[in-house]
Amino acid sequence: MTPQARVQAAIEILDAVIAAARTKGAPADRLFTEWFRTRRFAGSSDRRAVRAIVYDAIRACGDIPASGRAAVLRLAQDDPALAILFDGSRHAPAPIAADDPVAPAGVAPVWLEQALTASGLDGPELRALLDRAPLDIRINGLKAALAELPEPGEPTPAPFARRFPPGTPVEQWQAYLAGAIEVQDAGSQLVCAAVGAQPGEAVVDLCAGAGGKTLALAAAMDNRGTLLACDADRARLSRLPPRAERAGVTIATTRLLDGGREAAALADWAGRADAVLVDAPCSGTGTWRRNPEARWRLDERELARLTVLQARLLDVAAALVRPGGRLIHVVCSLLDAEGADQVSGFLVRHPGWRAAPLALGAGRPRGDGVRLTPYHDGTDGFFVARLERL
Ligand SMILES: C[S@@+](CC[C@H](N)C(=O)[O-])C[C@H]1O[C@@H](n2cnc3c(N)ncnc32)[C@H](O)[C@@H]1O
Repeated sequence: MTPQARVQAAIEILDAVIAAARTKGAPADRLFTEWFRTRRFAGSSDRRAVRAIVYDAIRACGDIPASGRAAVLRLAQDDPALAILFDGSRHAPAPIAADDPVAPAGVAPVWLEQALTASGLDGPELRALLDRAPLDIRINGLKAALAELPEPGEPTPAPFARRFPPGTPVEQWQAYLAGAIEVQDAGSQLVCAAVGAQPGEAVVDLCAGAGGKTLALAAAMDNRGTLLACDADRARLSRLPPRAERAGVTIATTRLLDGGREAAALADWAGRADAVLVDAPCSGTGTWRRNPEARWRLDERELARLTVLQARLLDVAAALVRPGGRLIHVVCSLLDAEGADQVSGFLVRHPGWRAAPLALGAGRPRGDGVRLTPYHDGTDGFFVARLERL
C-alpha cells in the first residue's frame, strides 16, 4: 500500500470504529482485523502503519469525532508529513479543504473528564490514561520451575510480574505454552495480592470472567483449598477451565450465575468464605491504554447502571463472607463513583464491617482504599479496598 492508501484505510477503519462506538457495536480491534481480512494485498508493515494512525487518532480525540477523516485531520494538524498525504491521488484521501472539519483534541468526553478530575486526577495523570500499555506477565508460582524466559524483562512492583515492550511474542514462548507464565497487567496482580489468599482457604471470585485473577489466587493458595469462580457470562467463564488446566490449577470450580439471582445460586456458600473478590463490572476508565475508544462508548446512564450493579454485587458478596473474613472490592476504574464512593456506601449499608488498611507496595490512598494509576504506578488504573467482617 502507498502511504496515501494507508491513510485512507485508517480513515475507513475509524469510520467503522465511530459508528460502532455510537451503537455500542464491535470494539476497534475487531473492526481493524475485519477490515484487513478482506484486503489480502496488505502486508504486515501496512497493518502496523495503519494501526498506528488509527490508534493515534483515537487517542487524540476526547469525544466521538464526526468522521474518520476529521479524526485523522486532528493528527495532521500537528504532523505536516501526514497532512501532505491528503493529495487526492489514486487511493489517497481528498486534499484538505479550508473548511474541512477537524475533531477537537481531548482526553475524554467533557462530562467524563470532569468526573475524573473530580475524582482527584490531575492533567498528567489524565493524559497518562491514554499511554501505550507495556506487556506484563505473571510468573505462575505453581510452575515456576518451567518459567525460563528468553528475555529477563523488567521488574515491577508486583513480585511475580515481569515487564516487556508491547508486542513481545510471549504467547509463543515455551514458558507460556507450558503454563508457567500468564499475560497479566502488574496492577491486576497487585489487586489479587490484596485478597491475601492463603493455602487451604475457601475463596470466591465472584466476577471471575475468563479467570485471569482466579489463576493468580490459585497460585497464591499454592493450589490448596477451595476456589469458586463465578460469572454471569457463560462464554467468558467457559474459557476458565482450559486456562486452569494449562496453569496446573486444580482447586478452581466454576459456577455460572443468573444476573439478579446470584444470592440464591450461592446459598450453599452463605457465611462460609474466608475471602470474596468482587472484581466488579465497571466503566474501565483505568484500561484506556488498551482500548482507548472505550471512552467514546461510556455515557452517564451506563455509568449509573454499573454503579447500581456494583453495589448489589457487593451486597451479594458480603453474605458469603464468614465472620472475620474479608471482601475485596476491585474496579479497573479511577472514578470515585465506582471505587471510594462504593466502599463508603457499603460501610453505611453494612455496619458490621470495617475497611482494613492495605499495603500493596504501590498505589496511593483514595477514600478507604488504594488507587493504582498508569502515571504513578505504570500499571492499568485500579481502585481496590479490603473490607473485613467484624
Ligand atoms: C472486570 S470483569 C472481570 C475480569 C476478571 N476477574 C479477570 O481478572 O479477567 C467483570 C466481570 O463481571 C461479570 N459480571 C457482570 N454481571 C455479573 C453478575 N451479576 N454476577 C457475576 N458476574 C457478573 C462480567 O461478565 C465480567 O466478566
